[in-house]
Amino acid sequence: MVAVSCIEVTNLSKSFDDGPVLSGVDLTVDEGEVLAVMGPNGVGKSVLFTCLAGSTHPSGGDVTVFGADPTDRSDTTSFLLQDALCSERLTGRENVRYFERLHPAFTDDWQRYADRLGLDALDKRVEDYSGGMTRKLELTIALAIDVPLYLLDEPTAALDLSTIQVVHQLLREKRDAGRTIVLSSHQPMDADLADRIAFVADGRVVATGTPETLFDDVPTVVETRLSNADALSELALADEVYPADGAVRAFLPDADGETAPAGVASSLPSAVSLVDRPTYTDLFTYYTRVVPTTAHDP
Ligand SMILES: Nc1ncnc2c1ncn2[C@@H]1O[C@H](COP(=O)(O)OP(=O)(O)OP(=O)(O)O)[C@@H](O)[C@H]1O
Repeated sequence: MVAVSCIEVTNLSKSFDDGPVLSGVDLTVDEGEVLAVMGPNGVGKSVLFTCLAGSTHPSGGDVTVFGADPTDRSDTTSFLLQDALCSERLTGRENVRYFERLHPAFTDDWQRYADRLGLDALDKRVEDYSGGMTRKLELTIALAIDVPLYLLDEPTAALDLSTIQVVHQLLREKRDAGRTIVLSSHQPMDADLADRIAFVADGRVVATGTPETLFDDVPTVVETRLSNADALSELALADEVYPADGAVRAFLPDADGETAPAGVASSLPSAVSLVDRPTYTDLFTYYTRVVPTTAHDP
């Protein structure tokens, strides 16, 4: 089946008074996929989402959503952005009623979403909600709007692990119904939901791919005890030595950038061992700290 794109971002840049945040972002999102945008704190993920939502005007480049300028796309797009969706002075139910009146695509499904997410304090003011309760209300509202595209900036932040699983189930149901979902996250669990991940670093998208292909392109990982970190410094690709699971790790600079040369284990210093399979920490570190500093383009 030929993929049809619903978001096209070309050479997008965004600067504020204190300098550029995004520069040269290229990104395509296909209809019906779940794309997870991941990257370090402060790298510009939320700024990118507001450009996709049309609420921030880019300094340069092009963004189209379903072939048009993203401004005023309430007919196609539901947002959960970092600037609060809900009014703190209103109760949860009053916020729901507000969006019900405001948004032509708002559906009665909100009650089902509130139930599934375990949101049971609808008659309390939002200013008295916990962070997780507020996120559940925002998700209830964002998902109750029945549109082709959902832009969800950190939808699972502040949620407990069981609720994250419920959110994943709800988002899978949306995808199965043909909807497109773009979410940002710091949670490895959210990467499991994604059809593709886009890593943002250095103000641009440095890698995109399915979780499988991105994992396949991670070079060989080695580790040692913290007290022995110097032994890794001499081997490390791009001098990157990073903490992981109580040890320190590094990537080996392989000849072809993909697989460890045969017999590499026997040539390692005695306190350094090969890691069988990279974890999400390795994946994240590779794409956000090593790839931007090397010519290697996965
Ligand atoms: N309106 C604004 N005016 C000036 N600077 C801004 C504005 N909005 C964002 N920034 C800056 O842009 C940079 C990127 O912020 P952004 O919130 O997009 O990061 P992020 O990748 O979403 O971070 P996190 O993972 O911590 O949520 C930060 O340095 C932030 O201070």
